[in-house]
Amino acid sequence: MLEVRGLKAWYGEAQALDDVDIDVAEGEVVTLVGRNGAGKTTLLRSLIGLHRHVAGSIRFAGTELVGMPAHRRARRGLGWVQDDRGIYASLDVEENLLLPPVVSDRAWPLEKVYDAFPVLAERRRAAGTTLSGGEQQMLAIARVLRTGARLLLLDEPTEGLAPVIVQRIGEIIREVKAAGVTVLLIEQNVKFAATVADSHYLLAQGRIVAHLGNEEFEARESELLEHLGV
Ligand SMILES: Nc1ncnc2c1ncn2[C@@H]1O[C@H](COP(=O)(O)OP(=O)(O)OP(=O)(O)O)[C@@H](O)[C@H]1O
Repeated sequence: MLEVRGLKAWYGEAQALDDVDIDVAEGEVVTLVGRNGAGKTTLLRSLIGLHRHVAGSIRFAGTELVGMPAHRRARRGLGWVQDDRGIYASLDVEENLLLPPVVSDRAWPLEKVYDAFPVLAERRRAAGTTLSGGEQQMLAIARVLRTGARLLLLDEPTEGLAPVIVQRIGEIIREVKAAGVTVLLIEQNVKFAATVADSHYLLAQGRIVAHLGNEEFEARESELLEHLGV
């Protein structure tokens, strides 16, 4: 579904990504793991079209994305869940959910969203920012599913959340996968990544240094923690 080939990215003269190749098949959950500054956010922003100083190829469902503006990539089904969650304080939960335009016939109707996230149904009239961090993360994910996105791009969804909420986010990602949505997720939490993903790309200094299936990733967890500092 997503094929990245020879992707390079720059900030001015400084190169942040070099020759990145990534494949994500339909229905898979794939993580991108690496320490601070490795280039994870740059890669995600390059995929969604917010970072435009790039070279190489990003094919999504057969279409080349490089050169295409971000809003058109969103309409093709790239669903970005922002790391700051992007919840509007002045809108309630339901208004936040209904804000982005529907992009495809895979769009989740509100009833389906509320079935999957009962806590959002309970709090449908609550102002966005009165939600806890975990609830805001759920709202951000639910909002993208409601648009009908085919590929969910998550930027550190567990950052700053309590362990019990991290567990819930893991369940949500597994539910999203079961619903047939493909997921690419940036994650620094190696233990969490191993509970949700089929495979993992390790990024160091702007390059992919390994692509591991989840079994190997789990087996090498302590080594990865030590060498990657993640
Ligand atoms: N706006 C910017 N201007 C210049 N250099 C930048 C900018 N943003 C990131 N960089 C550089 O690009 C490289 C990759 O940064 P990036 O933010 O993609 O890493 P990351 O893996 O997402 O790290 P983090 O987990 O800290 O967000 C780093 O060397 C960083 O200093």
